[in-house]
Amino acid sequence: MALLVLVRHGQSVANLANVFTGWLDVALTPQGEAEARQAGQRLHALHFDLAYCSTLIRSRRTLELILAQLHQDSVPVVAADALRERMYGALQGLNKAETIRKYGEDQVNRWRRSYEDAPPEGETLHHTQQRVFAYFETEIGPQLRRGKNVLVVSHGNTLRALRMQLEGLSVAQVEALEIPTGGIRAYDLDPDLRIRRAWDLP
Ligand SMILES: O=C(O)[C@H](O)COP(=O)(O)O
Repeated sequence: MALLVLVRHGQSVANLANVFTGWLDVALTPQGEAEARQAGQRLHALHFDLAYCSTLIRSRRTLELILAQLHQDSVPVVAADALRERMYGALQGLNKAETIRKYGEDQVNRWRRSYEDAPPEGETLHHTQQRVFAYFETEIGPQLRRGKNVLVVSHGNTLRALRMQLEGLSVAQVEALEIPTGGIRAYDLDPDLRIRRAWDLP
């Protein structure tokens, strides 16, 4: 039996300012740091063998705070470019509310949530999914098959894409899926990586 836990990073300064972030490398806010520590408290009964984060500081810092809270600072950590947020292209750095005023809610909603529509010069969720899942299959999956407990701290859209693949969600389901900052999803997996149980940690 292996445990896989997916956590979205805590609130960043760009989340607070309601700015499209993508690959911008922004820090956590004090609230985001608190959300990371709380995530550690919510995970208190669990022991991890290995942890992954993206190479963006909001993900790395969230993982660091979780492991410190768990007194599991010696867990090996791998930071991977493949786990970075969806690249938001020309939208990166723009305020979301102003972008809605300029282009309309329907267009902005398609850019944010559609599976196949790319933001200008950015990645579709489908492309994000291909790079995230390729990494999952080659790097994370083999650890889970060996029965390791794995913690992954990543981003809103990478986790939506990964959850779609793992849970077999439809396009309509992934387009409606919202993951809050600090949100935690856990899976109990069999050796073939089939889900025996999936749950959100309160
Ligand atoms: O990159 C961002 O702006 C956020 O991490 C996710 O934003 P979204 O909810 O607009 O996709």
